Amino acid sequence: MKPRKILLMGLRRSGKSSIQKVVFHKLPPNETLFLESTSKLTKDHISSFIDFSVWDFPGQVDVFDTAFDFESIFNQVGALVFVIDAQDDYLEALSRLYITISRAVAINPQIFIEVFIHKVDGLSDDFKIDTQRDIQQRTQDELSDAGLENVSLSFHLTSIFDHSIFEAFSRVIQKLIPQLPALENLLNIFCSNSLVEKAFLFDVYSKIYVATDSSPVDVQSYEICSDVIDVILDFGSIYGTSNSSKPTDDSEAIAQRYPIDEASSVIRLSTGLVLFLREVNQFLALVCIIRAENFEKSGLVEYNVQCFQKAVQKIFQL
Ligand SMILES: Nc1nc2c(ncn2[C@@H]2O[C@H](COP(=O)(O)OP(=O)(O)OP(=O)(O)O)[C@@H](O)[C@H]2O)c(=O)[nH]1
Repeated sequence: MKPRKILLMGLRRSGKSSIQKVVFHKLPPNETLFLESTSKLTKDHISSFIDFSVWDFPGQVDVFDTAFDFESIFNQVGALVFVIDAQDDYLEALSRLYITISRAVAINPQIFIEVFIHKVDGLSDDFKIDTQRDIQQRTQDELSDAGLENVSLSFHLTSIFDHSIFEAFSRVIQKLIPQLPALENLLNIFCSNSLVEKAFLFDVYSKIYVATDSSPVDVQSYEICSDVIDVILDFGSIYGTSNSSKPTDDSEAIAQRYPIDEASSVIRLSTGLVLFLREVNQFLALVCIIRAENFEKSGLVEYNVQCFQKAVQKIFQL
């Protein structure tokens, strides 16, 4: 399958490399303090349930820099993530954003523009909302003055110090997965037949959720389900089987680093909810929240998981 590319752009020190390292390389957020400034285009190929690449652009480069062939770069890209440091004065970043959007859509009108209003960990809740409203308003005004109202543009409040960066990346990557409607449909059927409250299909390696059922996503459910993955990975890396031979490619390396073969887990919470995880394939895991009384017939849920697994395999074979 042709890799889908995501481009990370934004001013210097806005947080692009930190995002890439935290989400895709498990770098602890505090260690990003020591990251050096990126001086050349860094291409990171992630071999997971679908192949995709994340390209980190040096902050000083603008889209008219002749050292880069932007014509060919934008043509290959599915989504452009533009990172704005919300703790800094963002007017310069906004003017760079308008120029970048107009150049990118002129070359590739289908491109998704995703604005990450980043480093919001330092802001109060009210200030976050005001900042988002202000950035959104200014950008939309500027684009409509330029006759660019039809750009596919989304805004996300993000920080590497909590789950928000994983959630934002999940939403970006979902736009690049052609199988998404089929996966959502399967999850809806699975949830209604198994009386499950909420189900997420996670890419285990990055903790990005590839799909979820159509009930609204609330932050707490997402956070707790993503924490289940951490528990399983930590447990798996201590007690799981590991192959000592050298991996031959990236995906094998990932599978060895994250040994969750046939992983399954049931965690009962004191709130009367059960967290249920089942591995779907080498890269994907299904994590669900189900009421304890509905989990009494766990055989039914198990059977439905097996049907779900087979259906997912078929979808990706197609
Ligand atoms: N508070 C806070 N700081 C962050 C966050 N993300 C990144 N940073 C900090 O921002 C600084 C710059 O991060 P980088 O990832 O190097 O920024 P960059 O955009 O890649 O910079 P260039 O390579 O110069 O283009 C680092 O000190 C990070 O620790 C965040 O979510 N919150």
